[in-house]
Amino acid sequence: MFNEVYDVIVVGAGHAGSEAAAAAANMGSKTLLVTMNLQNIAQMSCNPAMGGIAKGQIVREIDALGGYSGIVSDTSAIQFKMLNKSKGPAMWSPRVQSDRMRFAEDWRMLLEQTKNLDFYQEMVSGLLVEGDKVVGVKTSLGVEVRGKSVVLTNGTFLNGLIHIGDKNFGGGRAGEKAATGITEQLVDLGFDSGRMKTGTPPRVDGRSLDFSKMVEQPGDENPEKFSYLDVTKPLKDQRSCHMSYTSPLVHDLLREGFDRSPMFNGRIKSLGPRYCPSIEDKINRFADKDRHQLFVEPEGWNTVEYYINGFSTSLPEDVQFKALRSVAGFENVKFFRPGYAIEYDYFPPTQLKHTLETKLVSGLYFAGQINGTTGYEEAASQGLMAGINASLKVQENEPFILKRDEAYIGVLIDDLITKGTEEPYRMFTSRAEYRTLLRQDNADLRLTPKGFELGLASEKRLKRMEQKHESAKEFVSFFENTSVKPEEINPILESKKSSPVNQSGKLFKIFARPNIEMDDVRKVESVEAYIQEHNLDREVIEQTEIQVKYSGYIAKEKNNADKLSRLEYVKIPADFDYSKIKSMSFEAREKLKKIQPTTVSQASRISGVSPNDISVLLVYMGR
Ligand SMILES: Cc1cc2nc3c(=O)[nH]c(=O)nc-3n(C[C@H](O)[C@H](O)[C@H](O)COP(=O)(O)OP(=O)(O)OC[C@H]3O[C@@H](n4cnc5c(N)ncnc54)[C@H](O)[C@@H]3O)c2cc1C
Repeated sequence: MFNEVYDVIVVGAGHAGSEAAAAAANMGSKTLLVTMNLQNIAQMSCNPAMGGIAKGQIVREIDALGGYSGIVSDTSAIQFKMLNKSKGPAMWSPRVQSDRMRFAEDWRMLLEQTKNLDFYQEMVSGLLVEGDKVVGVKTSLGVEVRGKSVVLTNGTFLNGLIHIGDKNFGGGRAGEKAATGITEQLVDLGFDSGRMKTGTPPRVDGRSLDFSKMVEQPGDENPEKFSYLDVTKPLKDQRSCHMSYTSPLVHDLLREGFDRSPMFNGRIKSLGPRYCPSIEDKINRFADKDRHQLFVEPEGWNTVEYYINGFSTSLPEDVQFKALRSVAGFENVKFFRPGYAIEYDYFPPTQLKHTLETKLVSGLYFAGQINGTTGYEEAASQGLMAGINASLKVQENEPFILKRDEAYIGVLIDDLITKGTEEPYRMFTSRAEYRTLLRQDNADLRLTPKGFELGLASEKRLKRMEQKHESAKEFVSFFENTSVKPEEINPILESKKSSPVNQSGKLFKIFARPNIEMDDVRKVESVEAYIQEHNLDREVIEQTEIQVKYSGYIAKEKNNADKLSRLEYVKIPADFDYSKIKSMSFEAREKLKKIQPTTVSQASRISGVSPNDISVLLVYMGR
């Protein structure tokens, strides 16, 4: 049936698989996307939203490199918010509420328009492996497809087990069957596997809710968008979310089901995401809190279905129902479906190289939840990187690796493969030591040239980025070179309670003051005239503001990154024998042998490897 040998076979069309397939195909590799159900491409298994803190930066990075997640997030958005706007720009994080059905549909349309990409609906039940090399996949119907590389993106489907109260049954997601066969074969091949769990809240009928008892949460007054490309314009209309709270009564009703909770009666043994706990976990762990926030999120433009963010649970459905009916606005709630938890297999990611290729089997890549991560954005970015690297390997090109000071994606992959993870890993801004450099506003500057070189980002995308940054640079030099007189600036400074000046001075210095913003300096005639004359758009104005106000921090962080990256160039040979270095601690030797870092810098980030071990290693390597 399949006569050809594919360059890249992607297994699973979730967020990771969809990006992997798009990247490989767009880089010219003959690609096949095999997935269990073609109706569920890029299905949002949990919340109908993309982005958020640190995750929004990742979506922008994917977009800057030429991936599709940013575009689809825009075309399917029903609300946009820039989170953390009151903090410094390193913390600003875009987030959209999504139309769940449109998100999946738009993804599928984009993939169908992608050249070099074939589709096949079936469950992959095993890999074809010859020696230490993957050569294809086989499906549960016995179809064999040959491929030069395979990217596994099985998400929560590997031996997935769904729990609701004291019931449990096999499944990869509500209404979809689990995938079997792959874990067992990989373990036979020598891989370590583990179990993790995650959960989701009930979905309810909006017609049964009383929104007048809740607090409205509208989108931004001036919404932005994710993609740097002008595929869509920012939203004109938006749908609001609403907020309500649990209460001591709700908590008591939930506690009534604790004896039937798989979380508490030992049936669920694996670890879930610590930062996204279930409601039963929250009332158990934070027993002194008498209420928890619930966000009532619409699932799309035209549907009456709502997602109850903050009420993730695997308690019995009757307990979920009774407790939710005691929440203000939910007195008459009707369920579309109850919440549930799912346990699934994952593979500790220390078994991977920076390219996401496995160390054990050549040509085999893992991306997404299979690597112990959680979240669409984390999955999509790994998919993109695995698709790129699978393609590069087949084309016999150098691998593509992003460093920690270049992208959140670089931090994510380096954390996974160097430190591993024992609980579902999600991205936070605090994981990035260079977060002032890795902002959502400059992802294009950081990554689009790389995306263009890879053949992923179009020339149009590159030109747009160059123009934006050139305009911002010129506007910054305008501030550096233009003076303002006391009589013009002092009334503005006084209105902001900033000390007045006695003599004319450069605008840059005044703009750099902590409480002076672009809106203030725009009151200076020459500034507004410059903006009008050069027809500057919001992106350029924002970029200029960040560069002026944070120039000191940015320069300092860049300097630190440059200093530390010197160790990044000290390569460790693949066959390096750590057992010879007796003066290194036993734990460090064992960890280094297992993880096989490629540089001294990576070795220094492995937990259990001390600065002293690194000094010994450097001495041993003649440095
Ligand atoms: C119940 C639940 C709750 C969740 N809660 C959260 C949360 O609170 N916060 C959060 O950030 N994330 C949550 N997630 C996780 C989020 O959905 C995932 O992180 C994200 O979807 C992972 O993307 P992925 O591409 O790795 O896998 P998935 O989106 O799971 O996609 C996997 C794809 O692979 C296909 N597939 C699997 N095995 C095979 C096979 N053998 N052959 C062919 N096709 C196959 C599947 O059909 C599916 O299309 C939750 C997921 C679930 C199911």
